[in-house]
Amino acid sequence: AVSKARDDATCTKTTVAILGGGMAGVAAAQALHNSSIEDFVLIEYRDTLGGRVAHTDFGKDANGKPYTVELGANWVQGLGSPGGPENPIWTFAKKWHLNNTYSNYSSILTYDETGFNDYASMLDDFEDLYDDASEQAGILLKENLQDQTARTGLALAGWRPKVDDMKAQAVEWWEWDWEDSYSPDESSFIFGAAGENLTFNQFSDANNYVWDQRGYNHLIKGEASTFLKKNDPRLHLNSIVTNITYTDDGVTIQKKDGSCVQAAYAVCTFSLGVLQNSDLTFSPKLPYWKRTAIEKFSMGTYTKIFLQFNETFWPRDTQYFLYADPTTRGYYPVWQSLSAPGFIPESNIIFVTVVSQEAYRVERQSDEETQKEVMKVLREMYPDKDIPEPTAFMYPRWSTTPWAYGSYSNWPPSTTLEMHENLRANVDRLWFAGEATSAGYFGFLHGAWFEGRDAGEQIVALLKDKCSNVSDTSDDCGNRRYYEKLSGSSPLADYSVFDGWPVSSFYSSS
Ligand SMILES: Cc1cc2nc3c(=O)[nH]c(=O)nc-3n(C[C@H](O)[C@H](O)[C@H](O)COP(=O)(O)OP(=O)(O)OC[C@H]3O[C@@H](n4cnc5c(N)ncnc54)[C@H](O)[C@@H]3O)c2cc1C
Repeated sequence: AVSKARDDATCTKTTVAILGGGMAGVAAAQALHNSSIEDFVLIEYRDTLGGRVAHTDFGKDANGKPYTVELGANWVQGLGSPGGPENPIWTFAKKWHLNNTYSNYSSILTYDETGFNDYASMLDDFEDLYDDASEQAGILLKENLQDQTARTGLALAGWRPKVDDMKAQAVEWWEWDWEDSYSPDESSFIFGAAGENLTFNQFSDANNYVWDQRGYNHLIKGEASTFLKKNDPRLHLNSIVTNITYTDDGVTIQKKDGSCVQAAYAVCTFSLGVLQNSDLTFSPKLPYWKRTAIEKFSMGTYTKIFLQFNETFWPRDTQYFLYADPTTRGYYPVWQSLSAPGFIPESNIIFVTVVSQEAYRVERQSDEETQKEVMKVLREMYPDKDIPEPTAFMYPRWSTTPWAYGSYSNWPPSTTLEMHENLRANVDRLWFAGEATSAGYFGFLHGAWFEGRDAGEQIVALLKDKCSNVSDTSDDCGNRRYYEKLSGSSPLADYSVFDGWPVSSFYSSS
């Protein structure tokens, strides 16, 4: 069946098929172009490039013109420091003159169900202890010690919020969940800390918020326009990939509309969420080690809920508002004002973010149900104001969006680099790239860019018959390293009475 598919005369033939037109796909195509490999196609589900860097119209200004708000990526995270490396996304943001403003995380007011309540000093408490925790995580990495949950790491450093201390829970949410879109209990200690360190200590600790009215993905479209002509036949928009057939001499891509593409190599940049879903099939089925890696890592959901009012009734000079709900952790916790100076003054837009279980819950609800909950919280935060209903209200449903199935990936507790190498490794001529395949920058847009470029360059090396330096075994030139089996730390012989394991664990249920 494989060779039949490959001999299908109706398939478009190409050297490299790039699957997905987000940051990674565009970076992969650019890497090919930079090495004068122009025989590629870029296949994208939607009618536009950009992927999870996606915006939409929202509300309207005084002239009735809608504003642009970002549904997906919003910040350039980690910019660069003099003499040090620069985040490539920051380089592009400058090149394409994207409007952006420094996010001042100290510009924050804290609230609970009674209104303003100053517990901002707890933010400093967390940050002091986090520094110690991060150092410990570094020791675990350096000495090859077992990973823990971030919860364990934080507790050992002295951060032990009581389950009913909702202010501490809100502070922790702001400091951890807001970035990882998972709680410390659900996150790797080593790789949570390492990821934070690599981005914010390597580039810079600044997060710049992009509010450009052309949309953040203007930079992705801009980069694509440097090598794709207008109506370039190599760009297949509105093309849904349903099956990928891979062998050691080529890849055939089946599209939903019945057409197909046959390529010598392919790079799949679909999100981890798409890989974890069954809309897309692989022939043959991906090997067990690959499927294990795909199921091992977590796909988070980060949902921004936008509201526009006819006035800015919240403090005008503050960027952030943190709300501690009395019973539910992560219940509409972080509010951001777009009316703040340097953003879109007079827009009267504020938005609130939820993640993980709260995001799934909200995404299952109707707009009306969610609006009711959100308005109740706002009225608790500002009991002295007479707050009208919003003039516009909107939020995306990332968890069920079929071309993303979530927002960005996270490393769960007890992860190893080897597990991740299996996510990143190619299978025959099929390569993988994207935010989730980045070991150091997973979750970030720059991670997607680095990974797209890497996969593109490695395929270039293979096409030019040069061994790229990705493998140290000469008989496996050019392939990425993977592990057929990953071992645990306790061989069966250790399961004895001396190890607190007095009986066999292999009882049959029958
Ligand atoms: C809500 C949210 C907030 C974020 N905030 C930030 C932030 O502030 N800063 C930051 O750096 N990063 C942020 N990110 C992460 C960032 O957006 C991603 O890391 C990055 O955009 C991923 O790029 P990618 O190319 O790996 O994947 P994608 O952008 O997902 O690109 C993959 C492409 O494949 C296409 N595709 C999927 N399935 C198919 C199919 N079957 N057939 C054809 N095409 C298909 C998709 O349409 C998509 O265009 C955020 C993401 C989200 C969702």
